[in-house]
Amino acid sequence: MEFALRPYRSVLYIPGSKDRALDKARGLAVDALIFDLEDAVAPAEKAAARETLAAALGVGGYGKRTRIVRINGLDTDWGEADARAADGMDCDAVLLPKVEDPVQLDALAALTDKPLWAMMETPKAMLNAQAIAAHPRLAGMVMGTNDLAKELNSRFRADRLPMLTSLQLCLLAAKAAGCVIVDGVYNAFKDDEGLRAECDQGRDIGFDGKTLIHPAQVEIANAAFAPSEGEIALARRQIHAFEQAEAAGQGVAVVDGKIVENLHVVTAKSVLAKADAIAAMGA
Ligand SMILES: CC(C)(COP(=O)(O)OP(=O)(O)OC[C@H]1O[C@@H](n2cnc3c(N)ncnc32)[C@H](O)[C@@H]1OP(=O)(O)O)[C@@H](O)C(=O)NCCC(=O)NCCSC(=O)C[C@H](O)C(=O)O
Ligand SMILES: [Mg+2]
Repeated sequence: MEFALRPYRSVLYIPGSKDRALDKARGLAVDALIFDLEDAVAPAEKAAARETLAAALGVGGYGKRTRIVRINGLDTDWGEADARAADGMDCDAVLLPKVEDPVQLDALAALTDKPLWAMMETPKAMLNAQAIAAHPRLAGMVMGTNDLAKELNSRFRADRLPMLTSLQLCLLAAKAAGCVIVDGVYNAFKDDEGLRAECDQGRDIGFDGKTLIHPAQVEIANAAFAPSEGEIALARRQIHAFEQAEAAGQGVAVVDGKIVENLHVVTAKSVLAKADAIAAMGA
């Protein structure tokens, strides 16, 4: 399935050094996996993690899940070797942390032919979001809200008020460029209510899905970012009503007391396409 048409409701980080987690991921109902060589791997384990990850991806078993490898920054001791290794791995994309300028993506593009993803997690990245999203090789963006909070010296709040400008700047940039964009992680992985609220907020804003740190978070993200049965039924009724209106020479239909114009039909069709893409993951 083409990148942009795949679902990204749940995007789980897997420490690249942990065999058990790498194996567990093969059976989880996630839409995408970020195999991490950066923050989840201690410096002493970096080189070994590269080998462990390459072997796990070589064995396969990850099905239709999008496989993204997060390398270390190219300004670190490990980044370039990670990028060259990831280029040879059986994965779908390479994710670069702490991207602040499209020039960093040019440098990565010289090391791999894979589609590129960017972590958006510094103040400079927020200010350069449009230029980063417009990079010709960029396929997706991931919000790094832990690093961003650290750099901003902002507090974690349930309503994420201190983070909203940044989230929305990146969202605008990604949507304008036609990139996938997924929300940051929710650190309290045993707090289901908090996670659900943050997923709902991310969905309302327009994110394609949420990055996750623990398997227990998957079901909540999958539910929050999937079209509900009500949304699917409404989309079908809107399309049908508009077709009937068009056949009668009208440009506008009315469903449940609300107008339906061509633009609403485009949204309705994308709801159905997303539902089909999700169904295809289980097929
Ligand atoms: C947070 C954890 C350290 C907790 O791990 P653990 O104590 O092992 O949890 P459990 O005992 O509850 O685990 C139950 C089973 O699930 C497996 N497991 C746990 N986590 C994962 C995972 N992420 N992927 C796959 N499988 C996982 C365990 O192995 C157990 O399996 P089994 O024994 O077979 O039943 C741990 O969850 C963890 O390390 N999470 C990932 C942390 C991580 O990746 N951090 C870096 C990314 S976050 C970030 O950097 C975002 C960004 O850059 C920013 O700035 O915001
Ligand atoms: Mg980070």
